[in-house]
Amino acid sequence: MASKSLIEQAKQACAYAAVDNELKSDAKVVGIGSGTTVVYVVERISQRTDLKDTIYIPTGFQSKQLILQYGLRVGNIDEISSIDITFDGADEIEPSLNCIKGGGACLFQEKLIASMSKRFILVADDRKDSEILGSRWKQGVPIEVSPYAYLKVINDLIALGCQNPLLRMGAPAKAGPAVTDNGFFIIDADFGIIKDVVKLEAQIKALVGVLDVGLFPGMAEKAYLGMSDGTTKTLLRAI
Ligand SMILES: O=C[C@H](O)[C@H](O)[C@H](O)COP(=O)(O)O
Repeated sequence: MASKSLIEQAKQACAYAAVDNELKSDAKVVGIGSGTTVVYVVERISQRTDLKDTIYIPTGFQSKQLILQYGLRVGNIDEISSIDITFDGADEIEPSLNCIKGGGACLFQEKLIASMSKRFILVADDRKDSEILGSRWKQGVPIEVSPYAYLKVINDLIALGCQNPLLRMGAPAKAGPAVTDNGFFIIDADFGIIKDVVKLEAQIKALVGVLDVGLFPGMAEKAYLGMSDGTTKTLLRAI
Protein backbone atom coordinates (compact mmCIF):
# COMPACT_ATOMS: atom_id res chain seq x y z
CA MET A 1 0.00 0.00 0.00
CA ALA A 2 1.33 3.48 -0.89
CA SER A 3 2.46 5.51 2.13
CA LYS A 4 0.62 8.70 3.02
CA SER A 5 1.95 12.02 1.72
CA LEU A 6 3.40 14.43 4.28
CA ILE A 7 0.27 16.55 4.05
CA GLU A 8 -2.00 13.60 4.74
CA GLN A 9 0.24 12.60 7.64
CA ALA A 10 -0.01 16.15 9.02
CA LYS A 11 -3.81 16.11 8.72
CA GLN A 12 -4.00 12.77 10.47
CA ALA A 13 -1.64 13.84 13.25
CA CYS A 14 -3.55 17.03 14.09
CA ALA A 15 -6.94 15.31 13.89
CA TYR A 16 -5.83 12.46 16.16
CA ALA A 17 -4.30 14.90 18.66
CA ALA A 18 -7.47 17.01 18.71
CA VAL A 19 -9.70 14.00 19.39
CA ASP A 20 -7.34 12.52 21.99
CA ASN A 21 -6.99 15.80 23.91
CA GLU A 22 -10.42 17.38 23.54
CA LEU A 23 -13.07 14.69 23.21
CA LYS A 24 -14.07 13.61 26.69
CA SER A 25 -15.95 10.40 27.49
CA ASP A 26 -18.99 12.32 28.74
CA ALA A 27 -19.60 14.10 25.41
CA LYS A 28 -23.22 13.45 24.44
CA VAL A 29 -23.47 15.43 21.20
CA VAL A 30 -20.53 16.03 18.86
CA GLY A 31 -20.52 18.12 15.68
CA ILE A 32 -18.59 16.85 12.69
CA GLY A 33 -17.37 19.35 10.11
CA SER A 34 -16.65 18.82 6.43
CA GLY A 35 -13.57 18.39 4.26
CA THR A 36 -10.61 16.06 4.07
CA THR A 37 -9.11 16.64 7.53
CA VAL A 38 -12.22 15.74 9.51
CA VAL A 39 -12.08 12.31 7.90
CA TYR A 40 -9.23 11.59 10.32
CA VAL A 41 -11.25 13.03 13.22
CA VAL A 42 -14.00 10.51 12.57
CA GLU A 43 -11.48 7.73 11.98
CA ARG A 44 -9.99 8.43 15.42
CA ILE A 45 -13.38 8.69 17.11
CA SER A 46 -14.33 5.30 15.66
CA GLN A 47 -11.35 3.77 17.46
CA ARG A 48 -12.68 4.86 20.86
CA THR A 49 -14.67 2.48 23.02
CA ASP A 50 -15.84 5.03 25.61
CA LEU A 51 -18.34 6.94 23.46
CA LYS A 52 -21.13 4.41 23.01
CA ASP A 53 -24.02 6.83 23.67
CA THR A 54 -22.64 9.80 21.76
CA ILE A 55 -24.49 11.15 18.75
CA TYR A 56 -22.82 13.01 15.90
CA ILE A 57 -24.35 15.96 14.09
CA PRO A 58 -23.20 16.31 10.47
CA THR A 59 -22.58 19.55 8.62
CA GLY A 60 -23.52 18.28 5.18
CA PHE A 61 -23.80 15.27 2.92
CA GLN A 62 -20.12 14.27 3.02
CA SER A 63 -20.04 14.64 6.79
CA LYS A 64 -23.15 12.47 7.24
CA GLN A 65 -21.77 9.76 4.96
CA LEU A 66 -18.54 9.81 6.94
CA ILE A 67 -20.35 9.32 10.25
CA LEU A 68 -22.38 6.45 8.80
CA GLN A 69 -19.35 4.86 7.12
CA TYR A 70 -17.60 4.61 10.48
CA GLY A 71 -20.67 3.10 12.16
CA LEU A 72 -21.36 6.08 14.43
CA ARG A 73 -24.82 7.37 15.40
CA VAL A 74 -26.07 10.25 13.27
CA GLY A 75 -28.05 12.84 15.18
CA ASN A 76 -30.64 15.19 13.82
CA ILE A 77 -30.24 18.92 14.29
CA ASP A 78 -34.02 19.16 14.80
CA GLU A 79 -33.72 17.13 17.98
CA ILE A 80 -30.94 18.92 19.84
CA SER A 81 -30.50 22.38 21.25
CA SER A 82 -26.82 22.35 22.01
CA ILE A 83 -23.66 20.54 20.97
CA ASP A 84 -20.84 19.72 23.41
CA ILE A 85 -17.97 20.03 20.96
CA THR A 86 -17.45 20.33 17.20
CA PHE A 87 -14.37 19.48 15.16
CA ASP A 88 -13.94 21.08 11.74
CA GLY A 89 -11.32 21.91 9.12
CA ALA A 90 -10.43 25.34 7.75
CA ASP A 91 -8.88 26.91 4.68
CA GLU A 92 -6.93 29.64 6.47
CA ILE A 93 -6.47 30.35 10.19
CA GLU A 94 -4.91 33.42 11.75
CA PRO A 95 -3.41 33.60 15.27
CA SER A 96 -6.63 34.90 16.83
CA LEU A 97 -8.34 31.83 15.29
CA ASN A 98 -10.52 33.81 12.93
CA CYS A 99 -10.72 31.61 9.87
CA ILE A 100 -11.88 31.17 6.30
CA LYS A 101 -13.97 28.12 5.45
CA GLY A 102 -15.98 26.94 2.46
CA GLY A 103 -13.21 25.85 0.08
CA GLY A 104 -15.18 22.64 -0.36
CA ALA A 105 -18.51 24.53 -0.69
CA CYS A 106 -19.61 23.74 2.88
CA LEU A 107 -20.06 26.72 5.14
CA PHE A 108 -23.63 27.49 6.20
CA GLN A 109 -24.30 24.22 8.00
CA GLU A 110 -20.78 24.37 9.43
CA LYS A 111 -21.41 27.82 10.85
CA LEU A 112 -24.79 26.78 12.20
CA ILE A 113 -23.31 23.78 14.01
CA ALA A 114 -20.34 25.83 15.25
CA SER A 115 -22.70 28.48 16.61
CA MET A 116 -24.60 25.79 18.57
CA SER A 117 -21.42 24.28 20.00
CA LYS A 118 -20.00 24.94 23.44
CA ARG A 119 -16.56 24.27 22.01
CA PHE A 120 -15.40 24.64 18.39
CA ILE A 121 -12.04 23.04 17.54
CA LEU A 122 -10.20 23.46 14.23
CA VAL A 123 -7.98 20.85 12.63
CA ALA A 124 -5.75 21.69 9.67
CA ASP A 125 -2.33 21.12 8.17
CA ASP A 126 0.19 23.93 8.32
CA ARG A 127 -0.58 25.26 4.83
CA LYS A 128 -3.57 26.91 6.53
CA ASP A 129 -1.48 28.64 9.21
CA SER A 130 -1.48 32.36 8.44
CA GLU A 131 -0.59 35.70 9.97
CA ILE A 132 -3.57 37.50 8.44
CA LEU A 133 -6.58 36.21 6.49
CA GLY A 134 -6.30 36.64 2.74
CA SER A 135 -2.52 36.24 2.70
CA ARG A 136 -2.44 32.47 2.11
CA TRP A 137 -5.93 31.52 0.89
CA LYS A 138 -5.95 33.33 -2.45
CA GLN A 139 -9.13 31.86 -3.88
CA GLY A 140 -11.28 34.47 -2.16
CA VAL A 141 -13.87 34.35 0.60
CA PRO A 142 -16.53 31.70 -0.18
CA ILE A 143 -20.06 33.09 0.01
CA GLU A 144 -23.20 30.94 -0.24
CA VAL A 145 -25.89 32.71 -2.24
CA SER A 146 -29.36 32.08 -3.57
CA PRO A 147 -29.17 31.11 -7.28
CA TYR A 148 -31.92 33.68 -7.86
CA ALA A 149 -29.75 36.47 -6.43
CA TYR A 150 -26.23 35.59 -7.55
CA LEU A 151 -25.76 38.41 -10.06
CA LYS A 152 -27.16 41.01 -7.68
CA VAL A 153 -24.79 39.76 -4.95
CA ILE A 154 -21.82 39.86 -7.36
CA ASN A 155 -22.61 43.51 -8.06
CA ASP A 156 -22.98 44.21 -4.32
CA LEU A 157 -19.58 42.61 -3.67
CA ILE A 158 -17.95 44.81 -6.30
CA ALA A 159 -19.50 47.82 -4.57
CA LEU A 160 -17.98 46.55 -1.29
CA GLY A 161 -14.52 46.60 -2.88
CA CYS A 162 -14.06 43.07 -4.25
CA GLN A 163 -12.28 43.34 -7.60
CA ASN A 164 -13.40 40.15 -9.27
CA PRO A 165 -16.05 38.04 -7.52
CA LEU A 166 -16.38 34.70 -9.27
CA LEU A 167 -19.28 32.30 -9.42
CA ARG A 168 -17.74 28.93 -8.56
CA MET A 169 -18.22 26.40 -11.33
CA GLY A 170 -18.73 22.66 -10.95
CA ALA A 171 -16.44 21.51 -13.77
CA PRO A 172 -15.24 18.92 -14.46
CA ALA A 173 -17.74 17.05 -12.26
CA LYS A 174 -20.70 19.22 -13.25
CA ALA A 175 -21.45 21.62 -16.08
CA GLY A 176 -22.51 25.01 -14.78
CA PRO A 177 -22.20 26.34 -11.23
CA ALA A 178 -21.22 24.30 -8.17
CA VAL A 179 -24.33 23.69 -6.06
CA THR A 180 -24.11 23.42 -2.26
CA ASP A 181 -25.88 20.92 0.02
CA ASN A 182 -28.52 23.62 0.48
CA GLY A 183 -29.14 24.09 -3.25
CA PHE A 184 -27.31 27.40 -3.26
CA PHE A 185 -24.39 28.75 -5.36
CA ILE A 186 -20.93 29.78 -4.14
CA ILE A 187 -19.27 33.07 -5.03
CA ASP A 188 -15.53 33.35 -4.31
CA ALA A 189 -14.82 36.96 -3.45
CA ASP A 190 -11.21 38.08 -3.20
CA PHE A 191 -10.90 41.02 -0.81
CA GLY A 192 -7.10 40.81 -0.61
CA ILE A 193 -5.72 41.08 2.91
CA ILE A 194 -8.62 41.15 5.36
CA LYS A 195 -7.81 43.60 8.12
CA ASP A 196 -11.23 43.70 9.79
CA VAL A 197 -12.77 40.22 9.63
CA VAL A 198 -15.74 41.05 11.86
CA LYS A 199 -16.71 44.06 9.76
CA LEU A 200 -16.34 42.26 6.42
CA GLU A 201 -18.36 39.29 7.65
CA ALA A 202 -21.17 41.60 8.79
CA GLN A 203 -21.14 43.58 5.54
CA ILE A 204 -21.39 40.46 3.38
CA LYS A 205 -24.01 38.78 5.58
CA ALA A 206 -26.17 41.88 5.32
CA LEU A 207 -26.50 41.53 1.55
CA VAL A 208 -29.92 40.26 0.51
CA GLY A 209 -29.45 36.93 -1.24
CA VAL A 210 -26.55 35.76 0.95
CA LEU A 211 -27.20 32.67 3.06
CA ASP A 212 -23.86 32.87 4.84
CA VAL A 213 -20.21 33.73 4.39
CA GLY A 214 -17.13 31.59 4.98
CA LEU A 215 -15.59 34.02 7.48
CA PHE A 216 -15.75 32.60 11.02
CA PRO A 217 -14.59 35.32 13.41
CA GLY A 218 -14.36 34.62 17.13
CA MET A 219 -15.84 31.11 16.94
CA ALA A 220 -12.94 28.69 17.35
CA GLU A 221 -11.52 28.07 20.79
CA LYS A 222 -8.50 26.04 19.74
CA ALA A 223 -6.73 24.98 16.53
CA TYR A 224 -4.62 21.89 16.05
CA LEU A 225 -2.17 22.38 13.19
CA GLY A 226 -0.34 19.43 11.68
CA MET A 227 3.20 20.58 10.86
CA SER A 228 5.35 19.28 8.00
CA ASP A 229 7.94 17.96 10.49
CA GLY A 230 5.34 15.58 11.94
CA THR A 231 4.60 17.59 15.08
CA THR A 232 1.31 19.25 16.00
CA LYS A 233 1.08 22.89 16.98
CA THR A 234 -1.79 24.10 19.14
CA LEU A 235 -3.20 27.60 18.91
CA LEU A 236 -5.49 28.92 21.61
CA ARG A 237 -7.80 31.89 21.18
CA ALA A 238 -7.00 34.68 23.58
CA ILE A 239 -10.22 35.53 25.45
O1 LIG B 1 -16.07 23.70 2.50
C1 LIG B 1 -15.35 23.02 3.16
C2 LIG B 1 -15.05 23.18 4.58
O2 LIG B 1 -15.17 24.48 5.05
C3 LIG B 1 -13.72 22.56 4.97
O3 LIG B 1 -13.75 22.39 6.35
C4 LIG B 1 -12.49 23.37 4.58
O4 LIG B 1 -12.51 23.64 3.20
C5 LIG B 1 -11.20 22.64 4.93
O5 LIG B 1 -11.16 21.44 4.23
P1 LIG B 1 -9.90 20.48 4.25
O6 LIG B 1 -9.83 19.86 5.58
O7 LIG B 1 -10.17 19.50 3.15
O8 LIG B 1 -8.69 21.31 3.93
